[in-house]
Amino acid sequence: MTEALWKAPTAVGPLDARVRVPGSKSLSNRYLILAAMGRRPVRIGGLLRSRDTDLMIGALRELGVTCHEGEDPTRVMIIPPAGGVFRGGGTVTCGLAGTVMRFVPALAMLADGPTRFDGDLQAYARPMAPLLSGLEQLGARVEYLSREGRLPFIIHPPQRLGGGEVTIDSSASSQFISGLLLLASRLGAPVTIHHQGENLPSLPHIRMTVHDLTLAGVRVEVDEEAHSWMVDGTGASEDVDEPDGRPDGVGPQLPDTVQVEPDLSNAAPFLGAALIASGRVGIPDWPESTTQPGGLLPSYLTRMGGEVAFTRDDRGHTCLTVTGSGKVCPLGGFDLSQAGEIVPSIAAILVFADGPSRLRGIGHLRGHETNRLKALVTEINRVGGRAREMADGIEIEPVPPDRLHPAVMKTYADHRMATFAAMLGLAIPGVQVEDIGTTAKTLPDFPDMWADMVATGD
Ligand SMILES: O=C(O)C1=C[C@@H](OP(=O)(O)O)[C@@H](O)[C@H](O)C1
Ligand SMILES: C=C(OP(=O)(O)O)C(=O)O
Repeated sequence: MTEALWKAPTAVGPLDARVRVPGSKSLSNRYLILAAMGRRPVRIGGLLRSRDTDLMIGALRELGVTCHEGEDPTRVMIIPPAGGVFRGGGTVTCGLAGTVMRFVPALAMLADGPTRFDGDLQAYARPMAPLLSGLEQLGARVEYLSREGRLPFIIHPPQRLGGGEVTIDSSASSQFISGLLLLASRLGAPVTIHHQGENLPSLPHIRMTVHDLTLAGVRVEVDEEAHSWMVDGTGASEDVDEPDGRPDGVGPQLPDTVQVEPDLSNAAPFLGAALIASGRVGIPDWPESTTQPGGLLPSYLTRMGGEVAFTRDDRGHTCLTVTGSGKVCPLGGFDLSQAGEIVPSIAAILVFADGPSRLRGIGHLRGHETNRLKALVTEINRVGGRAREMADGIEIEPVPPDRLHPAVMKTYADHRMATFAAMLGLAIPGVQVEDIGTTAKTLPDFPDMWADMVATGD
């Protein structure tokens, strides 16, 4: 069945919206994994419910973890399997979720039998080899069912788990380091993970993993300059008295209740809308401090001409409001390696800038949900903009506004290409978008949330 095209709403006047965004995908899926690796049940509040988090919950259940869901789907209770041993013999369905395909193998290493990993056809193109090499260095055997280094595959866990040194090239995704860090916290001895390679993208996401492990009592010594992380999960859960057959104190233990922050990367299209359409957009519950790369948005949006204000509501919570004048400043040469996942939103804003921008340090976006550099260039040129691929990024040049014209925009099964297209539609009347439903990967309510925001400009 082909889904109807979605007519992107055009802003007819300055916006004046407040948009509440649901929980962070990255934090939700880290808390789910860490809760499953602990000894005691953990309640998670503010959990994102979307395709990627549902796939994670499905993966945990497949591996023998109990996930209790109540009336409010954003609150779940995770109960680890008895003895900390996961149930092997099943298949984990990864969809197109990087966090599932790169983090759940950690649990498969702690299972009582082999686990098969499969996913969407498009997921077969996403890089996996460095993570799997890391698991092999820790004693696993990986059986490839199609192409070497790609999904689908079977992980045969080692007979005996131990610590040691692991060296991988994590240039293609920070998630390889994060996946190994998560696993290392459950091994009975310290593990040092080294990155050896040209680039290390998305450092904030690696810091997020370290932060969450620390929250779970795990000791991590980081040397970012040397690209090495020492993880010691022994003694992490010492205060937990449930004996479960594991050596005392080994493994992460999150607090009994954790709360997920709003997804700041999913706030990006809405905040960017204030720059494209003019007017103001506020995001309530903006965290005071965060490990999310979206924490960099206020400074990026200011550089692009937005006015940024933090205000407090009567509950003492912070709201971030961005106001745009209709004029967008270019970024010039700009390194976005720290925040690759917000590149599509930044690129959409820059289509309307009055000068050129060269976004660098993002070659790894070729291995995201789709080849995002190619997709962004194709779609910008499709509506009459001017963009080209560079070795490690894209260049976007200004065009007179009357050169921009409507088109049917493709989304490549990529949620962020869909929100990117919606952003262009704010200022290019007549844009239509294929498969807007792909936003369900991380933001199932996107079409309604977007329409409500644009309606404030009527
Ligand atoms: O660890 C995470 O939660 C993520 C890390 C980043 O991956 P890459 O380093 O592959 O870009 C990011 O783009 C992705 O959306 C989420
Ligand atoms: C790259 C992304 O996702 P994933 O977690 O699937 O890698 C993203 O959400 O932009």
